[in-house]
Amino acid sequence: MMIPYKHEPFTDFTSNEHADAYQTALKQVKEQLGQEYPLIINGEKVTTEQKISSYNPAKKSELVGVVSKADQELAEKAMQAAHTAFGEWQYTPAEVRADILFKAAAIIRRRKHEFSAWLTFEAGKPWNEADADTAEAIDFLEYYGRQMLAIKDGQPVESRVGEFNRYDYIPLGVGVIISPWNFPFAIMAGTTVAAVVTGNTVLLKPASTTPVVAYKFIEVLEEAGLPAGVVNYIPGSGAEVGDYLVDHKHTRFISFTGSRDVGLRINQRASVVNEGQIWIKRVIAEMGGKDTIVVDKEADLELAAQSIVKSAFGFSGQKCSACSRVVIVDEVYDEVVARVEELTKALQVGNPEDPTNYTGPVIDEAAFNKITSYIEIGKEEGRLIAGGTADQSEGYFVQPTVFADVSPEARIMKEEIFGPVVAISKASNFEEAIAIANDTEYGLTGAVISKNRTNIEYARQRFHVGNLYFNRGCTGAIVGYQPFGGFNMSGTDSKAGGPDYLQLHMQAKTTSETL
Ligand SMILES: NC(=O)c1ccc[n+]([C@@H]2O[C@H](COP(=O)([O-])OP(=O)(O)OC[C@H]3O[C@@H](n4cnc5c(N)ncnc54)[C@H](O)[C@@H]3O)[C@@H](O)[C@H]2O)c1
Ligand SMILES: N[C@@H](CCC=O)C(=O)O
Repeated sequence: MMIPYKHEPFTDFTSNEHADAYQTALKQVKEQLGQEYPLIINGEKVTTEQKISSYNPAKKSELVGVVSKADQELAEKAMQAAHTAFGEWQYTPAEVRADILFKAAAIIRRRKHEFSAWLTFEAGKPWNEADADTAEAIDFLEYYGRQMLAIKDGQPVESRVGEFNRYDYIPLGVGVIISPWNFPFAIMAGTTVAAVVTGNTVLLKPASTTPVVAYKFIEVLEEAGLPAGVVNYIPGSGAEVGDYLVDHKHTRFISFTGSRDVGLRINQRASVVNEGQIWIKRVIAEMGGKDTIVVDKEADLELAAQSIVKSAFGFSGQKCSACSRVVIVDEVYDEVVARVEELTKALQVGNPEDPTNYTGPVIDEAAFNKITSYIEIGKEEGRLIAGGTADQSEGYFVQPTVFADVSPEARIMKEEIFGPVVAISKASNFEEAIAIANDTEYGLTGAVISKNRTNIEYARQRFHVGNLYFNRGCTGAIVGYQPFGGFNMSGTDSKAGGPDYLQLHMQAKTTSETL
């Protein structure tokens, strides 16, 4: 019998045994850096002249890997492969599809630190962040496998005497999976396997900064028994390959995770019916955030400060869920700000291979430039109380930065920075704090630190975000526990890791037989 789903536990790196195992994995992966990886189309390795080079953001000169780069011709080949593979895969029993996910989860679990070490090198993730990313990838495999088994016979419907009615879910067709670099394992793997376990075939276009870990995952799927053509691995330029595939007449759905602007572009292009296309394309788009922690006057203020700092600076604030705005009620404002300043100044920045560094690099030069330009804007808009400096001589390092006394209308309170920068505003009361928190076009995560039950219930109804947390930080949703997705410009609220997610990759079919 299948054991019930439970999330993969995080590794306790205070144990010498686990810390030693991670050091060993780092050493092993370091020896493999700089290798070349092909595209995988219809199970075949395809090497191209054009390449994508993936560098360690903590050590700019360190080549993590060189990956072949798909152009439109190869994207077309991959599309044909996925289209053909769909013919068989859609009828492969759900149990067989789910078993491949369970097998893949087992393989990754056995190689857990190795995968996390790749994330440390390729995405600049500190140990605990890399470990959480790998754990989440395992969770998606285990959870979606079980969800598929739960819905494989559809949903019950009524039948009258003399008829037999059924309501089943069938797959959609070929999907294009476009994933971001910030959860290069969990989101890439989760969005891919949700599509595949439901009977679809896919083209996976990972982010160009983190293609190596995606290749490693494709190897696992192959080892787990996934037939050729079901997942085709085609890293490439978003503008060239991305647009081509989004527009393609055979594309039935697009599962995108990334920025607001790219998500809107995909949504718009997907709405155009191209020649030969016989369906309305479905778009799953999970986009950006401008996420707020609200601190009430009746609150555990130490918990508030700890939650702010962890949510703002974990993985250098490069999470769609990261706390980039804080709103504190007047009476406790000075005390919380002072403690946030103290905690932030104590954070150690540096190469995440060294576990004493809490904050690693940001992903690349473009991110470094964007974040540092927002820091300059912040100096005009608020009172800099911590950080404010950056150094890209060796890697892309930005000091955790806090601006206090920021107007709710300021740009750093409105625009997604996607780096270790947090802006703090003061509110005269709790209702005003929630109104400020809601005054954004995004609606992804939020948290309220309060001991006041009336205020908690007020926020539960009025704080308009897809993931709302009480008395904790606003990052770290767990698959199957806190289904994840946001409102408004944060996307289509698909709720990854939730009970309705798989159905987004399927269509319901009613059959009625007269007996
Ligand atoms: N809501 C969520 O669940 C979630 C999760 C992670 C990240 N994000 C968001 O993602 C962003 C950071 O990730 P990013 O920098 O990789 O985002 P991005 O939008 O720049 O890129 C995401 C993916 O889209 C591809 N792409 C770029 N242009 C394209 C085009 N024209 N057509 C098709 N694909 C194209 C990229 O190559 C990449 O694979 C942030 O805004 C963050 O908030 C959201
Ligand atoms: N699911 C992650 C965020 C994913 C986006 O970057 C969290 O809940 O922190």
